[in-house]
Amino acid sequence: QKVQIQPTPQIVSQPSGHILKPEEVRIIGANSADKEAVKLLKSLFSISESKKGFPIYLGEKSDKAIRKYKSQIPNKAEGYYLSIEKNKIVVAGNDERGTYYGMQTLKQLLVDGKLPLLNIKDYPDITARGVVEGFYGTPWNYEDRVSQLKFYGANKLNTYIYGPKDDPYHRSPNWREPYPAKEAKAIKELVQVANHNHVDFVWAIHPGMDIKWNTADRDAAISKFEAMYDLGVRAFAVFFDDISWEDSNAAKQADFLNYLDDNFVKVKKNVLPLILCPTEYNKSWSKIEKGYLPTLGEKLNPSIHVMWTGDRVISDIDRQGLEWINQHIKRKAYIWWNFPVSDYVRDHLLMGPAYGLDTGASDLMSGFMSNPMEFAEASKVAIYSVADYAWNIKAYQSMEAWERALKAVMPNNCEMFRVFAIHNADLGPNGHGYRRDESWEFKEIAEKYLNEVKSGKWKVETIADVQQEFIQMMMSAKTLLQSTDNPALIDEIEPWLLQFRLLGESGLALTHLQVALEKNDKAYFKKLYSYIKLLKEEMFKNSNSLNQNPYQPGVKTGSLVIEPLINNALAELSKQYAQRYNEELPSIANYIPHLIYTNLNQVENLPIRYLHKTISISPLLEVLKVPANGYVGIELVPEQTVLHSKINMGLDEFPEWAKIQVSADGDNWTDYQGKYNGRKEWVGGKLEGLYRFVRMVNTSANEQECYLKRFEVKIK
Ligand SMILES: CC(=O)N[C@H]1CNC[C@@H](O)[C@@H](O)[C@@H]1O
Ligand SMILES: [Ca+2]
Repeated sequence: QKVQIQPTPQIVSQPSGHILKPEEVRIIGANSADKEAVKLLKSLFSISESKKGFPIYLGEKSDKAIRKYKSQIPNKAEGYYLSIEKNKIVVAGNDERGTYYGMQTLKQLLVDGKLPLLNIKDYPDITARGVVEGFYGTPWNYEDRVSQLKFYGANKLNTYIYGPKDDPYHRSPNWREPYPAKEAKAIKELVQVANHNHVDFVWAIHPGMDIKWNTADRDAAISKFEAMYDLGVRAFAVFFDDISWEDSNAAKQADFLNYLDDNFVKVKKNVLPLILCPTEYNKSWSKIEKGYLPTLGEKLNPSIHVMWTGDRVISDIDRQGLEWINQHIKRKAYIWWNFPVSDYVRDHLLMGPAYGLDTGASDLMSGFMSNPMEFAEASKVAIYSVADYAWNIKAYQSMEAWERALKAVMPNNCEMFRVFAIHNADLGPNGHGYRRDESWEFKEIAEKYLNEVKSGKWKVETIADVQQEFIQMMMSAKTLLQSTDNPALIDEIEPWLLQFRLLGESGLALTHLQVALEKNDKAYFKKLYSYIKLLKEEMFKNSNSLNQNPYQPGVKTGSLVIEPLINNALAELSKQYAQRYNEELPSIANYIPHLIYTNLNQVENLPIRYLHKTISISPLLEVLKVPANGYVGIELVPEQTVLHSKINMGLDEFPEWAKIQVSADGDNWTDYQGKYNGRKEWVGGKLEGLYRFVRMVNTSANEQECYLKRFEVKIK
């Protein structure tokens, strides 16, 4: 039988039987082996003081105890040789971390008091593997981070980069200031937890919003690094992402990094190589002829890593893209993979497989970090898969890893968790145009069902299939809401579980509309219809009371297949009702007629929200580049009376290159008079007459930049 080890090892022999877990073991090499490995071993077996215990040889290739097995150990960083034999076990690391990982594997193989007889030669493909806590939104809390670090140790991830955008001591305004005592203590403890799990704790600084290229700020960075060093931090990063392009001077950034490298990292000796996140961190933003990336490639000290998100901000990672970037930065890219981060689609959870990763790219990356969701436990599904990919790239199978990830995160309810995860994977329309598959096992039934509803010739077995999916959604939500094997996870996803249950329930009620038509029972149809209306009202209430963030508030679930199926079938069945009984029912399928109005491809996919007569554009986190005559706004369908508008471009005063304009026909534009409200927001009042378009346009002759933090129009 094949043993299952996470991450998938490089070389495993076929098991030849098994042994029972030894009653008592004797550790040979306990005094010279990696401390954490010894601790882990002692947690798994009872140790006999006398000579008679079952021998376990533990240590690194330089240790005497392991000398006999040295030639078996892969000559690779963090590699190990593990052999489980009838009369001994050998756990031999190429280095301390390798021994620790060998023990993690041994722990996984000890199942039901038995151990398979086999040997393994294993090592990671990518040197740095882990997570960059680099999202906008509520930073993870202390407990989240402790749980993450333990999870990384168990999954052979060796790097955690601390860089939460909304930590004021990481970014603005306090990157120069030391942490207050409480936060400093927490970081000090987290570094210790990281060390116990063989995870490198990398502290990132994000000075780009207001750095000055002078000695004061250069030394401010050094003294902040010194303060973090005193807390135990031995690895550092500098992020220059999402800043205005004026400060994205590659030569200045390179000088700044080299200065930190020469005057801090190299001086300290026991500090890992610096990591830079460049301003031009994806291919779609780079203009090689302008020289930003080549300058970094030329000037940056060779030991400094350069992060990269791929061909776009949110992007698949493939060989071709990696070869492209590596040639310009003259080193192997250190990947910042923006998945499962959801800070640009905060009403969605990304619980699906981690795919779009090239299994032929193991020689082209120096690091692979996942940028996760603000929901730490929920992110573990994707992080588990990333651990499998980064350790053994050629063997990676995203779907298979996903199945194991679900079990790892929800061991006692993984089938119910799978029902939830498979229907909560896509992001919905978003500014990055990045989508994920969802409900892929139900799509065919959904299609068949809708066609039968439309034709009016439905089959019982199709209805049964659909009812089974809907009732499983309800079972999944209820079971998970009452589960106890991962309360932190349930806490995070509760809003989506509540919504998921209601969606399943509305689907089930929908199928009974067909029963009502079959029985020609008009009254029953109407009762069901108003019941579905009640369910939708409760979902609407959830979406306007739960997960209320300023970007994409609300709770979306099953948005790719399930929700549209229910809305389309509902519209169809109420049409059939109207035809049969010559009576229109009020429409309850929720959709938004208003549209985004822009000629900028960076924002053409941004979704529009409509709530309480306010139409708004889903905000963009990154810098928006607006060429001459570029515009972004809202198209009101049909034209409306505008009561007031609010636009936040993230600038201290209203830029002279911009104009806010309205139009009824898209050709004739009139200026929309407004003023700044002192919170970087332009506000405009009530307009006489009906308008279809409200836009911000760059009336200057040059490309400009701003942010798109808010763009909303309130109508009558
Ligand atoms: C390098 C990078 O992606 N930076 C930003 C901007 N791009 C993606 C966003 O969703 C953020 O999470 C992220 O921190
Ligand atoms: Ca040793």
